[in-house]
Formats: sequence, C-alpha cells, structure tokens
Amino acid sequence: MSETITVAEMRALERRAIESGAVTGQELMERAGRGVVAAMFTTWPDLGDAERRAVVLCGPGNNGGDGFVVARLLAARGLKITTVLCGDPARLPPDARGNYDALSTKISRFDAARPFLDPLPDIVIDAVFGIGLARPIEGPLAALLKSLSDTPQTLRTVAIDIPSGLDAETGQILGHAMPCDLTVTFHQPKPGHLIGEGPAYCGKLVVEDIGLHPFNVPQICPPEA
Ligand SMILES: NC(=O)C1=CN([C@@H]2O[C@H](COP(=O)(O)OP(=O)(O)OC[C@H]3O[C@@H](n4cnc5c(N)ncnc54)[C@H](O)[C@@H]3O)[C@@H](O)[C@H]2O)[C@H](O)CC1
Ligand SMILES: [K+]
Repeated sequence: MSETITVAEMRALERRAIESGAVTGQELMERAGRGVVAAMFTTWPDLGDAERRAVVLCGPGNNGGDGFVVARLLAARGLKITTVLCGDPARLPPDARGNYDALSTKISRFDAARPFLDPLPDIVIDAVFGIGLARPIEGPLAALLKSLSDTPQTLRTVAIDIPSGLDAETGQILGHAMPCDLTVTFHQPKPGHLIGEGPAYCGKLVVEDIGLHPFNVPQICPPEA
C-alpha cells in the first residue's frame, strides 16, 4: 500500500493540477467516479446482472459530486438507481452542481422517512462526506448512517473516498459512520484509512489513480525572507 497523503497535501495537489491547466475539477470528479464504478464491478462482477438496485447517498460537497457521477455511470450500465441528495442543490459547489444537473434520473431529497431503503437495495453508495468532514455528524444524517450500520449483511456498502463520519487524518469516528465493504479513495490513502477505526470501517480499500502523480512534486519552500 502506497504511503499516505494528508488532506491538506491532497487539496494542494489537486489545486496545483487544476492551476496548471492540465485538468479541471470536473475532469478529476469524472475520473474519481469512473474509478469507483470500476472498483465496484471488479469487487462484485454480478453487479451487471438484471434488476440490480443501488441507492447513492450524496452530500452537500464534492464527495456528493462524485456520487452523482457514480449514479450516472451505474445507470448507464443498467442498474436501477435511486439518488438521494442530503443537502441543498443551490449550495452545491460548481463541479458537484454540474453533475447534479447532468443526472437525468430523478434525485430524491433526503428526509428522515427514508422510503428509499424499503425494500432494501442491493448496494448503498456513501457519497455524503469525504475529506471535507469538519465536525461530528448529527441529527437525521447520523440516524441514517446508524440505521445503515444495522442493516443485514446482504446489503453491499461502498464509500466514496472515505466512509462518511470517519476522520481522514485521525481515523476516529466523528458522530456516526457506516462500516463499508469497499472504500475507493483517490491518488493515495489518507492516514485515517489506515489507523484507528479506519481499517474496520473502510473494508477493502482501493486506491484509484486520477492522474495527479505528475503534480506530486515536493514543494520547495521559498527562502526565508
Ligand atoms: N481531492 C481530489 O483530488 C478530489 C476530490 N474529490 C472529491 O471531493 C471531496 C471533497 O469535497 P469537499 O466539498 O471539500 O468536502 P465534502 O464533500 O467531504 O463535504 C464538505 C461539505 O460538507 C459539509 N460538512 C462537513 N462536515 C459536516 C457535518 N458533520 N455535518 C454537516 N455538514 C458537514 C461542509 O460544510 C461542506 O459543505 C473528496 O472527498 C472527493 O470525494 C473530487 O471529486 C475528485 C478529486
Ligand atoms: K463518503
């Protein structure tokens, strides 16, 4: 397993790549979504069988944006998709909003009633929070993650980038998190994937290359003024 990268280093790397003009945030999001879907089909080749149903839980940031990409790609491969936005579309960041708008299938708004889990789908994809988790998850979202933690083993669970509620630096759970069978992260693992509660909650960890390696150059600090 390659060494880890911190959240700050990942954001700086992403920023360098985008500022170089070689790639846009939208393209990074598309590559991330493609990587998640590829890892899902490698893990569960039967996903392409008839009548497979997936629920994609999308949060208010770009992790949710990755979720919209995954929802679109899974629908194109024949799965029956229910996409749930846990947030306000008007407040989505631009790249995520672009993928929200591009999603032709209906997007449900999250409410505590949770009709989308009855009947239980074959797979739930957690795109609620990624490396932007800033505080413990509380309220209806915490209740949702808790209820998903209590579902039968037959339900397959996938985390985009990191299980929501797992701190990407410390590996501690902030509020609640859903243990996942598969976690697909980008470029390099974050410390929280490998320490604390990380291994137990991530399940099988897949690291997808999204083309950032050329920008992973050590930054020479400017000489002391
Ligand atoms: N780094 C890369 O190369 C790529 C990252 N991608 C994906 O983008 C997310 C990071 O996106 P960001 O918008 O920064 O953060 P999140 O989506 O994780 O969430 C931020 C969002 O959530 C709110 N928030 C944070 N904590 C809480 C909480 N406890 N309760 C409620 N709301 C909370 C916060 O205010 C923000 O609004 C990364 O993980 C990847 O999945 C790119 O798409 C691909 C390349
Ligand atoms: K997530």
